Amino acid sequence: MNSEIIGIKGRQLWDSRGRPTVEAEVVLAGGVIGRAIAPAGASRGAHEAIDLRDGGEAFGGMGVARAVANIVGKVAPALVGRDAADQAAVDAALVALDASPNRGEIGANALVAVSMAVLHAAAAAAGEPVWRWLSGGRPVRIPLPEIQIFGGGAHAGRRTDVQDFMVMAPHAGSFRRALEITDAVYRAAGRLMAAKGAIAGVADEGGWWPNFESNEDALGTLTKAIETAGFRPGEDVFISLDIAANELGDASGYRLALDGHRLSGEAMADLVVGWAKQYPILSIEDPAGQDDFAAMANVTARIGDSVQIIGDDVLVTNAARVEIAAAHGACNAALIKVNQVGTVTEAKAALDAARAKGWGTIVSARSGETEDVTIAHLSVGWDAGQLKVGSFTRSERMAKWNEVLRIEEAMGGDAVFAGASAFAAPVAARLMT
Ligand SMILES: O=C(O)[C@@H](CO)OP(=O)(O)O
Ligand SMILES: [Mg+2]
Repeated sequence: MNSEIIGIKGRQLWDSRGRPTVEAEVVLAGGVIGRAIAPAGASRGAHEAIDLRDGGEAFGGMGVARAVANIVGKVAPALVGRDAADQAAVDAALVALDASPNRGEIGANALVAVSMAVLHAAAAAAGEPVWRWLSGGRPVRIPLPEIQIFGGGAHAGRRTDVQDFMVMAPHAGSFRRALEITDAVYRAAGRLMAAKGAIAGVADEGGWWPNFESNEDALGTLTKAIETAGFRPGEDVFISLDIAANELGDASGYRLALDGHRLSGEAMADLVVGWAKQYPILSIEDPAGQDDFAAMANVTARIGDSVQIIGDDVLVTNAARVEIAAAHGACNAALIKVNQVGTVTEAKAALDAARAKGWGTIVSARSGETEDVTIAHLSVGWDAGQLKVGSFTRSERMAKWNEVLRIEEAMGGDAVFAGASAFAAPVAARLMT
């Protein structure tokens, strides 16, 4: 069998924040090699799988060396002899290795690197690009990108409360055009910042460093940047926010450092709904904390028929939490990050659960990334409809955007840009009118 796993290696590499991370390399009997690198988040939900990582964040700094040792000492013996083409069986074997509730024994970074490396190896053995291998020949769409213009929150020393100020161009018609539009908005935003003497470099994902007086100042500047780039805010180009409210508090209260406010869950929901009414906002991620289903549901009930409400920290790419959130009416879209759960198969299960609810699905990078482009292929091959990678101007981000451009080119005339179809039905309907 060509796709039989005959060896697995692990090694320590470095991510875009200059922090250690894990690479796995899977060798198959037919001679092909699959390789993948684990990303790492900064704003993380408490229900996420845990990385073994240096820097004291988890397990007292025992770190990446232990994750690498686990790949060699525990994962390789369990997977050698298995068929890489059977991703579900490989991932089940990986999951069986770690009895801890949060994957902290083997380490989510070790698991995700191996799981994705197996995927790459299987596709290579089949002689197919990963996206096509995943699609199994079914028609898939090129995702609508959401791209960061200002980076705040945990990615910019908490300079703004809101973490990601992004834009989306659902009517762009192609991925290539969506990037051109976003580039123009990014440059225009930079010029506006420069004009008011507020340029101070970029944040972790490449968005401009957010030198703003208030969250509203940032929202107003972004709206103006869309306009000065020559587009109609709320028609051609929309704002997408990741509030990452988990970093601001929980159901017992939210503290907005920038605005000096302390807000209840209800007041937090009022604030976000107010923004959605005042600014050309199409999508809002994590408007409330990871367990504040009441505030999430409050926002979704009031504006979810016209605005995408994404669960990230609240769902943590976990199919069971998608069910809980859906029972609360907490959101109408799910962010999908493989390393939040550990394996490719489990991430796909979360995506399928969200899709079964009629939700939108967004494959997402982490704030700590590398040259690994697996998520570009997942977003296309799973027909997710949307892709979130961060900004322009940093190569760990551009690597993903550029990979989707290659895929779009390879599809030629068959390429279908997801555009408005990427959203839950009521939100898509808003865009069609
Ligand atoms: O919150 C998020 O969606 C991501 C990407 O912006 O950030 P992090 O990887 O730090 O969790
Ligand atoms: Mg998020």
